[in-house]
Amino acid sequence: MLLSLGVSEEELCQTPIGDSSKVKTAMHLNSYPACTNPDWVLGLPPHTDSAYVAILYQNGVPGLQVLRCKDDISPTRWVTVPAVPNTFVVNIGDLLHVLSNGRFHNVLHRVTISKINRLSCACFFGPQADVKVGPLSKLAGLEQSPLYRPVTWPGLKKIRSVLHDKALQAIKIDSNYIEG
Ligand SMILES: O=C(O)CCC(=O)C(=O)O
Ligand SMILES: [Fe+2]
Repeated sequence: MLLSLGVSEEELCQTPIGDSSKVKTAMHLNSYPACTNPDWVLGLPPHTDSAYVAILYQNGVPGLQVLRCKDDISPTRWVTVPAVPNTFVVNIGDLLHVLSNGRFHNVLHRVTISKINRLSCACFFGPQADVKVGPLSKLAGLEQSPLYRPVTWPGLKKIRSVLHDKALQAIKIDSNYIEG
C-alpha cells in the first residue's frame, strides 16, 4: 500500500513497518449471539482500530458496517460490508493513517447484530511497544508538512482511552494536547 504512494522498497525497509521484527500482533475473537430485537442494540459501538491494519475473518454472517462520508449521491451513512465466504476484510487503522500522513484514512466501523449467531476474528498488526510511529518523511515532504507527532502504540491507546475518536486530533502537530 505504501509502495503505491511512491515510497521505495528501500525506504520502506528503514521504517518500522518494513522490519518484521518490529511488528507486533494482537487478536480479537468476537462472538455476537443471536438477538430477538437486533435493532435495539449494537454488537460493537463505532470505533477505529488503533493498529496499522486489522485483517478480519467473518463466519459468513454480515454485521460489520463502515461509515461512508457524504457524497453527491447520499448523505453520510453506515454501509454493511458483505460477508463473502473465504475472504478477509482489511481495515485501515490509526497508525497507518499517521504513517501515511493521512493519505490512507482510518475507517470508522461498528457491528450490528441479527437473529443469527455471528463470529469474527480480527488480527491487528502494529509496532513493538517502544517504536514511535510518525508520518513517513517521503510522504511528509515538500508538498505536505507532517500532520502528526510520532506516537507509540501504547501511547496512542492511552490517548484513545481518554479521547476516544478524537485521539488523532490530539496528536496533530498544531494541537496543544499534552499527554498525561
Ligand atoms: O466483528 C467485526 O466484524 C469487527 C470486529 C472489530 O471491529 C474489532 O474487533 O475491532
Ligand atoms: Fe474494530
